[in-house]
Amino acid sequence: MLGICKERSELVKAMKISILYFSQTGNTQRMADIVKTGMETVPNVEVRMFPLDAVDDDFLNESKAVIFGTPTYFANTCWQLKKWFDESHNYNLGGKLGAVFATANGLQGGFHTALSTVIDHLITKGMLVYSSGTGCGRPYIHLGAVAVKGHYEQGESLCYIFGQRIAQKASELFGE
Ligand SMILES: Cc1cc2nc3c(=O)[nH]c(=O)nc-3n(C[C@H](O)[C@H](O)[C@H](O)COP(=O)(O)O)c2cc1C
Repeated sequence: MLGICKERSELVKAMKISILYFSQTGNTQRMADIVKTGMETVPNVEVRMFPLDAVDDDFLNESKAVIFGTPTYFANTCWQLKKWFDESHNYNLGGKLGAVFATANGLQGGFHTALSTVIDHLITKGMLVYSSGTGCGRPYIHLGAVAVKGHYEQGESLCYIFGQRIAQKASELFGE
């Protein structure tokens, strides 16, 4: 019986998930890595990370969920991600699950606006936006996971849980 289940699970095609991020000094990349690790605890997912200038177009188009990571720049998303959204009309993001995480230097640095600006873009692209919110209990992840300088340990743990929750939701929605 166990053997049969194993064979079946091997036949199930892994669901692709992309993590797109911009990172100049490595903080957002580090968090992207942790989001990926969290996601990979969910069975049957294939998660790949792409900096904005090296996206695998086919993998992204085939992904059921796309997670965006942004540093906070002047209390908003970085211009590099804004530019990517403005020029991303060749990608088919509509109907995919979308989520966002951010890094920032300060608790008063405006990461909320960075997150909500990205969410606006995701909605405009026709994505199904999800953060887990307060719906999965604590830790609450309101608009998206955040890692703030001086509190990275907390941010890392949040990014891991965030990754798990987003992959779990993608699996519920799109898994075979
Ligand atoms: C041009 C610029 C503007 C920034 N503006 C803010 C800001 O408004 N609020 C904030 O909390 N951090 C700000 N930061 C700090 C970055 O958000 C923070 O260091 C982030 O983690 C950098 O991500 P990275 O290491 O992935 O590039 C700014 C950094 C740069 C380079």
